[in-house]
Amino acid sequence: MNAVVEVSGAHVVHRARTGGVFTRDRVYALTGADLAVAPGETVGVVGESGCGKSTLAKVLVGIQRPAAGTVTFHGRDLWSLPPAERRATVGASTGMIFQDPATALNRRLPVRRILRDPLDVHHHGSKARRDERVRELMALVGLPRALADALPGQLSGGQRQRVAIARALALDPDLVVADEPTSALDVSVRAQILNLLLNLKERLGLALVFVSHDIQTVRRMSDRVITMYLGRIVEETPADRVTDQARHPYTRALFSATPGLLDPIDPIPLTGPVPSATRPPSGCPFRTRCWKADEVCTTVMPDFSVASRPEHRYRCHHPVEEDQSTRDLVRQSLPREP
Ligand SMILES: Nc1ncnc2c1ncn2[C@@H]1O[C@H](COP(=O)(O)OP(=O)(O)OP(=O)(O)O)[C@@H](O)[C@H]1O
Repeated sequence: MNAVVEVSGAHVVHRARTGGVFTRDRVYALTGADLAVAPGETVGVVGESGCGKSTLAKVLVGIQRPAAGTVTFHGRDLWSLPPAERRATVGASTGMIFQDPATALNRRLPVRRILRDPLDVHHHGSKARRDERVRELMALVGLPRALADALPGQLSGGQRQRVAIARALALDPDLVVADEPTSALDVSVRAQILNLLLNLKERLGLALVFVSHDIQTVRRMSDRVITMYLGRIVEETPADRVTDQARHPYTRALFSATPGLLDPIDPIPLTGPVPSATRPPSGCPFRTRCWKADEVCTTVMPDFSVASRPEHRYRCHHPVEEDQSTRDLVRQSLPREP
């Protein structure tokens, strides 16, 4: 694959904080992540809160430097480039859309300046061309020209997210990473923003990485779904198989809990909370909540195995059979009588 971006063996470790104060503990936010994104594809990233989705997103767009591993843009190793070249490479190739446009946009700047900013920083064409580009960008995301002088505070949530999308597209990137782009919006405008993203992706041929808690939306929007658990990528599944052919028990559990199935089932119950990212369990990180876990899961971290389709990979010692129904799994996973 001629990837737009490729992350290989990436680790991100933070100092842990308690009540805003740093402690001696380490948070293993991302461990050994490998991911390549092809031109034009949509990759969805799912997993419970704190599993490292945003960290992976930041690594993909060069905001977060991994402590180990590489990030390659069109074959160039990002973190071995001189800083100016790195910034230019990231600026020209990627755009990021954050969860809350109210905090992601500078509230003192009018829309026109917010959109001009990346063009000025990266010396994009003449001044006249930059003005023209601002007008193009506003049209691209469906913002009326009359809003060019409005401040973010004078816009609706949906309009603000349109500004954030336009800013991410300013330098004509080939990769856009959207981290929960609709979760801060009213339900009524979520679909509009998702449709806009899909529409722009098609028109501009973008690769899109889409991080969300909204499992159904991820399944609908993506070509491929990445499941994360406690800082690790545990499965990569073609989106059309993720609901009922995923091999990792955790992916099946996540997708069993989605509303809107034609024939709804009770979700697979997961016992207990997600373990702390400062003290991940030995062996497979999911084993403390997995109904299939045994001795080997306690000691050995499973390598990736390939399913019947080569683009489907999972890390599990006791994978679910591809043809096993999720309904059947619900029965198996129910706690046994003592
Ligand atoms: N700057 C930081 N300093 C310390 N710990 C951090 C920092 N950023 C993230 N973490 C921790 O790293 C882990 C992964 O965080 P991350 O934000 O990537 O998860 P997430 O899956 O995006 O969560 P959510 O869905 O809640 O946004 C979490 O345990 C989080 O508390």
